[in-house]
Amino acid sequence: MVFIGEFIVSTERSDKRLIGMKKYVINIFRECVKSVLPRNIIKNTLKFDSKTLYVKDTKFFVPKNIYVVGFGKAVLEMALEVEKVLNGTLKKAVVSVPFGTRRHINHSQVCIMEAAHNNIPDQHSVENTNCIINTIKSMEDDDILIVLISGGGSALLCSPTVPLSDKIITTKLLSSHSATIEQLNTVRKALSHVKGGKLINLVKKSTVISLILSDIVGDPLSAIASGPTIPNNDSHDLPIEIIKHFNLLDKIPSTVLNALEQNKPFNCLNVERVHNYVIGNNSVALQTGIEYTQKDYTSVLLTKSLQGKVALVSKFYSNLIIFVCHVYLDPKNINEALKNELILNISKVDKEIDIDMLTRKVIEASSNKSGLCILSGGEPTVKVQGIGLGGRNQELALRISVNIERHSAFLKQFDILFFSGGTDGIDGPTDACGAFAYPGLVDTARFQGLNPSQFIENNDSYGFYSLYNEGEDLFKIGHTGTNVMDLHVLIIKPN
Ligand SMILES: Nc1ncnc2c1ncn2[C@@H]1O[C@H](COP(=O)(O)OP(=O)(O)OP(=O)(O)O)[C@@H](O)[C@H]1O
Ligand SMILES: O=C(O)[C@H](O)CO
Repeated sequence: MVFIGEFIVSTERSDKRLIGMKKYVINIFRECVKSVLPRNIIKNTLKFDSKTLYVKDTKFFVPKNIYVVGFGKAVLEMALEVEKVLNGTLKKAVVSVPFGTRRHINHSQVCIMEAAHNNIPDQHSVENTNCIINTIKSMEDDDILIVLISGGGSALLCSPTVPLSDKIITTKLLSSHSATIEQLNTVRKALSHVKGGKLINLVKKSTVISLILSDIVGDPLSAIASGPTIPNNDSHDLPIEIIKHFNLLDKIPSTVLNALEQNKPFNCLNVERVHNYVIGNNSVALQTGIEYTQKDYTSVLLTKSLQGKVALVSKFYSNLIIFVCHVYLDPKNINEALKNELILNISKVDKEIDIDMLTRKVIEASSNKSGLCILSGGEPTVKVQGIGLGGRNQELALRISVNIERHSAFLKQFDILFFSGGTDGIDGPTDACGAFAYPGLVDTARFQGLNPSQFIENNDSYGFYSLYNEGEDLFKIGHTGTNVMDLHVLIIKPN
């Protein structure tokens, strides 16, 4: 970058501070992800002692063999750790994982099957599912089945009751109409031989232990990977109601409509044999972040349930930044107009955010002259309308940068950095995990001939960040092997 006169010095200094903050933020993110790495979680959850398997505080007697099946972005690492814990007593393990996650592993009998590019089920998903079904059917009474489940599982465990291509059309239509993951998975369950608890009935008499890594806000068991081991309580007409709600009756393939119209409740047998455990989620990751940052900052765990459109979430964050800076500078005179605007924006993205708690924390930081580190989690959505490449994390960061630009003179009194990243390491169909936002980004972008608003309009946040400062603000980490939604880190400190 070339700047002139005075500006060179101050920019270089603030660049250095910014670089330091970016490194710190990435360390926070890495620590959070580490705490939900499948290996660490399994290690803390599962113990084995000759004929006894301990899951958290529950004991299971193991009279015969233990089998493992798994599906999801994180289950390979889960399976490998289970194999280690079982210390040579694992009979068989088969897992269905996304393309690109297989690697060579010495001395392991875990059978790794790949499928589903970009989270879309394919013929490989169906074949992998058949292999999982056959493994379960080959089990004898008194064997134990451990089912490993994580986000992305819906596309990796797929046994459709309609032609696969019709099911894909249906899920794509629902996604592009901003259906929630619960709505989407309610429809998927009604079109499947294995989702919505149906996997349970394939198991003859064995005990089933499901270890679940949650990637949905609030950990709704029957929605995570479409709940193959959880009895489905959706009413039989809910799936077709969802299709009607999105006005999709005339776009959905007739095979799917017929199946949904004839949908009947499914009766899971012997549910008392099935034990479902959520062993990791977004909260665990956020709590680790709080522990990591509290020696350096006044840390705030704002929420673990941020949802809604990225455009609204970015407005919320922009208001939040302005509000926090005002309270910090003048804690005795809370600006009610700003507070009310923030409350309005909170109501659109996450009703659980406690603005009074936040205000108290900002006042505390202001009186201690410390910086604030605000951590949140959740999973906002983007309705993709442009033809660009991006992901919800990158688009969120870019939108925040644009929104705060008009306040840049006021915000100069602070060093501010926001980061949004997917804990699975992959944001949308890109190779990036997330991106940074900060005041001044838009100005610098214009100087480099880039117009951020145009990139946003085209849903091309990846295109933007790849060009901006030669990709410096894109964070790439690759598949992390875990998946507990997104993490947001916001640092605000007086300079
Ligand atoms: N060009 C784009 N710009 C912004 N967001 C995009 C773009 N293309 C896709 N997305 C978003 O990426 C998300 C899909 O990514 P992905 O398939 O990795 O889903 P996920 O929710 O991360 O996975 P999982 O359901 O397994 O947790 C959707 O929210 C979609 O709106
Ligand atoms: O696989 C799925 O259905 C999603 O990742 C939600 O768990």
